[in-house]
Amino acid sequence: MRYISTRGSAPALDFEAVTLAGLASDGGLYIPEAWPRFSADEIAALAGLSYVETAVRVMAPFVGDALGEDELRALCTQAYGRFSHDAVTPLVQLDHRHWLLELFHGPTLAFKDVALQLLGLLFERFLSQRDTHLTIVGATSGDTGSAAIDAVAGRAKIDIFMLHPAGRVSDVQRRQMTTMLAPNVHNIAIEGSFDDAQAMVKALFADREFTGRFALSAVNSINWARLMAQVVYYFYAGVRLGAPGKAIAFAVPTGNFGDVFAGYVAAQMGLPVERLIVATNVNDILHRALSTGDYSTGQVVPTATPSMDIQVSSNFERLLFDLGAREGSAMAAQMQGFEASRAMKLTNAQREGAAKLFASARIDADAMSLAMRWANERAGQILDPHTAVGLAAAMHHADEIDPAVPIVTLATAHAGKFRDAVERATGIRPGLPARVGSLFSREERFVTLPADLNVVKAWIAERATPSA
Ligand SMILES: Cc1ncc(COP(=O)(O)O)c(C=O)c1O
Ligand SMILES: N[C@@H](CCOP(=O)(O)O)C(=O)O
Repeated sequence: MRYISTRGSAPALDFEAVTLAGLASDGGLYIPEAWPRFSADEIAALAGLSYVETAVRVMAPFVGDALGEDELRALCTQAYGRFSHDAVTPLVQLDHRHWLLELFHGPTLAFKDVALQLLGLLFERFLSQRDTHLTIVGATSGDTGSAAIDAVAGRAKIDIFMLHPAGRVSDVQRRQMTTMLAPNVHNIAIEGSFDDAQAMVKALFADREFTGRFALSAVNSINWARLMAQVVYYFYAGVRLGAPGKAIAFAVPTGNFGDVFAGYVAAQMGLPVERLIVATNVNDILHRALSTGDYSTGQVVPTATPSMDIQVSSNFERLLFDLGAREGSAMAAQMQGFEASRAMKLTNAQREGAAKLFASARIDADAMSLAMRWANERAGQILDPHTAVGLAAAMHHADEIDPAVPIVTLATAHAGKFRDAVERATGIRPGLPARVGSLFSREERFVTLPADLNVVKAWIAERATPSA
């Protein structure tokens, strides 16, 4: 499998190189040259397989010959062996239509573990054959950071520098990052928003002098391998609910558009996906883009769903590229226009293409709280606020979807990560599973820096290990 950049001028890479590279050198994102396609029989054959076997079959076409099938299986067995549920991503039924796909049974209690536990092992495997030291630079609104740090802490040949918006992540999210004291872990609280942090990460990847000194890689969903691993659970849930004979709709709480783009990939591979419902909070750029074609940023508003307090959604570029006939130079021009003005209009082809599969909804705090209370009263489920945004969007669109189609909301985090917000909405204070350990008695270590690229760059350069 070859991977090409959405902006058309970076070299095409194979799976190993694309995993280690993260962002393309022309500022674009890597995407497979063509989507692999499963026949109905191949999808039917996934029924009854374990999560690990499903993962091997779904990911094999993307991995190509970078790993043998047995080696891929061994890495998946190790990665998903750390999950606390045998099914890894179990389905829970809420009522006759609505289901939850629980993605939070990994070590750090959010869906990010599904991809990052594997990515940590892929990094280690690929680095074992190279004389290279990897410098991971990432931005987090709370969950990617803890999952990535857990996945790479203490690994030889890797340093991780993780930027989070100071004061805008939950106390559990922050402590999951800052109490990891391995010498290769560096936490930076940025005096700004997640978007500021993400922009700095992308600027470092674009800085020739910096990338000449350090081998940078990404753990955010700009890294293709993140999305590849997330495609698996769409197939895993889909076949359990009747695919390929039956179509499924998915509602996805969305920020950086990675998780829902993985659903789009599953649909391109042949999974019968009836609808992908993009659920945003009041930071609603994606809802505006999908419903009106207007992709323009505003101020980021802090909400009870901090992991979705994002305006600039990295993976939207992958969708626009795929819907816009995959023309790299046109995509580069469109994105450069957006980067200059912080606004762009979707083309007709992009709007019409998106409308075939996507619906969207903007969910405010009241609708989120209502969904939380409904799930608790109706099905005894305590939802995290992000999942509740997803469920509220699922309910908003349910009447437009054939009643025979099950609607699956992706449950992206454990409620215990957002205890204060859940308590405010429902009066119930969720506990934390024992596997997170003594989070509140451990020492924290992080530095606070201004949202100034030069300051952040200098701080990282002083501590990072040159590539070779
Ligand atoms: C709990 C939770 N839900 C939803 C999202 C949004 O996912 P994505 O950025 O892939 O759209 C995030 C952050 O990414 C998250 O941490
Ligand atoms: N919500 C995310 C933001 C980063 O998203 P990613 O999927 O691109 O890593 C977080 O929790 O950090």
